[in-house]
Amino acid sequence: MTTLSAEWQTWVRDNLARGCNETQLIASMAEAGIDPVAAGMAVLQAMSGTEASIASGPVTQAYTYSSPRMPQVGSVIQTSDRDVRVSMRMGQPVVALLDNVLSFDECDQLIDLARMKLQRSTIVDPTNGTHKVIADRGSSGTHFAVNENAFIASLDTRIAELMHWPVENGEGLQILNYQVGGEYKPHFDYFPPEQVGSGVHLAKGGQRVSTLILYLNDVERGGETIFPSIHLTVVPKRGSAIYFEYCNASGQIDPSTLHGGAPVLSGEKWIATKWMRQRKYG
Ligand SMILES: O=C(O)CCC(=O)C(=O)O
Ligand SMILES: [Fe+2]
Repeated sequence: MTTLSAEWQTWVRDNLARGCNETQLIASMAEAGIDPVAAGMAVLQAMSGTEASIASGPVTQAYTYSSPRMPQVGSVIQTSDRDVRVSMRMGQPVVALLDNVLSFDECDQLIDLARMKLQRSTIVDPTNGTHKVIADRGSSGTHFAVNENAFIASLDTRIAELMHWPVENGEGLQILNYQVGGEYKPHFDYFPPEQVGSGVHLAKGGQRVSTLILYLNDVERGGETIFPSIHLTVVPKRGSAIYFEYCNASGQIDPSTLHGGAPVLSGEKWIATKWMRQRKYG
C-alpha cells in the first residue's frame, strides 16, 4: 500500500473546489497512471474532507464477477445468422475480443448509411450559400433507432445474441467517425451513480451494463481502444468487436473498465457502439 502523493491530494482538492466533475478527475488520474479505484477513493475522501492516507496499491474491488453474461468457455458464439469467433477473453473485468461479427460488406453498408446521415448535419455557409459540414470536432456521429430498418434489425438481433442480453434493452446503434487527431478520452460507459446528472439517464432503462464496440474499418495508424487500468490495447480490425461488461446482477459497477479511443494518427476510424441497459430501454 502506498499513499497518494501530497501533490495529487492537493490537485484533487483544488479541482473539486473549482467545481470539476468527479468522473473526469478520476479519468485524468487514471491517465496519469493511478489506479482508478484508488483515484475514486481519493476523490470520495476529498469530498468528505477526511485526511486519511489513501491506498494506491492493489485495491480489493467490491465488484463481484460471479455471473458474467459473456460465457467464459468456448471459441465460437453461434448467433441466428452468423458464427462469431472468440479470439481473446478475460474474466476480471469481463472482456471478449470477437472476430467475424460483421462481414466487410456489412461494415461498408453501415459506413455508407451513416455517412448519409452525417452529411445531413450541414450548415449553409452565409458567405456563399454552399452547404458545409459543421466544425470538425475530430469525431462525428449518428445513430440508428433499434430495428430502424431490416438491415439494422438483423444487426441488432445478432448483437443482442452476442451480448447475451435482450434487443429491447439496447440503445440505438451509435456510429462514430474519427478523423486524424480525433480521440475519445478515457471514460466509463456507465453513469456514475454519485453524479447528480446521472439520474436523468438512469430513469430510463436503468444503468448501462455492457458495451460492444464494432470496428468498421482498419485504421492506418492509431485509433486503438485503450483500457488504461488493465493495460489492454485493442487494435481496430474491420468486422471485429470488443465486448466488455461493468454492471452485475446486484447493480455494482466495475471501474476497471475505464477505456477510451486513442488519437487517430493516419487514415480515419469508423466504429459502431451498442450499449445495453439493465431494463427495457425506450
Ligand atoms: O473509439 C473507441 O475505440 C472507443 C469508443 C467508446 O468508448 C464508446 O463509444 O463508448
Ligand atoms: Fe466508451
